[in-house]
Amino acid sequence: MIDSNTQVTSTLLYLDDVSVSFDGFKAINGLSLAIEPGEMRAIIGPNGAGKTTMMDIITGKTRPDTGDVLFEGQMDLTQHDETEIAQAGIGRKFQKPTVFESQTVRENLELALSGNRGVWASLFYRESEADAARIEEILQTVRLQQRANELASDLSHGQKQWLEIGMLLAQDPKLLLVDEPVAGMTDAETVETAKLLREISKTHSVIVVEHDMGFIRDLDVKVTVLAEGSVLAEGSLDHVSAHPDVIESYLGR
Ligand SMILES: Nc1ncnc2c1ncn2[C@@H]1O[C@H](COP(=O)(O)OP(=O)(O)OP(=O)(O)O)[C@@H](O)[C@H]1O
Repeated sequence: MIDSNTQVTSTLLYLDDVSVSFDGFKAINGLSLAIEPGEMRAIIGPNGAGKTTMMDIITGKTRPDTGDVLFEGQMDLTQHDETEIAQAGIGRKFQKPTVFESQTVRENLELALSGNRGVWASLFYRESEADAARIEEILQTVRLQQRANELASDLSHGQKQWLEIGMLLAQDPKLLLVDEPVAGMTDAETVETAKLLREISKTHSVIVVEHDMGFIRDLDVKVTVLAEGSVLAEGSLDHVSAHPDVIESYLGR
């Protein structure tokens, strides 16, 4: 239960003692986590730690057995479905890019932007000056200005990931969940992705799940280590890396 003394109202996302079991196995086990407005948080943890399940709970894909999940201090996400949660301002980027390959980069962003307006409005969508300016801004943020008129199928894997981040930005979510963004990227793309997310985090809250420690170091944000479905350690990357439980959980000694 949420303690009435806890300052949850200023917290953007608050998970309190959340648990979920699959066939008797506790994938999430008493997980508590608070993300502040404007914060970018990195989530790390060994395989099977519960990172994806945690994202599934936040986005309404999985309903926890117990615990509270509050968005903006008052919306109980456990009582809403995936569409309602997306509409409330939580956007998710899955590991595998799902851009429209046969459309140009710009068209993909236009689709994402018009998608906000519902089916009927997007059928008759005419791009306003404000929308065009917004698309330029997003193209710049995701490093795709020079590729705007090329087909998405011609982008590299890393650039497709950036385009999908751009499509998420077009929906203007308050909180972005980004799942393993740099998996399969080149080193140069990985470095650029850390920069890009740092820029995005100036105007959005972000949760990033990643295994790549060099990338996590570049993000330079607070890190939460999950293991066996709950928080093992929290703090700077140096702080959590020195934690004996974290060393044991990663290296098994
Ligand atoms: N729908 C499900 N049914 C049964 N077991 C599940 C289900 N979803 C997850 N699990 C189990 O819950 C545990 C946590 O899985 P989860 O995918 O959340 O971990 P993860 O930290 O994202 O791992 P990885 O880093 O490998 O992606 C795993 O043991 C997994 O097998």
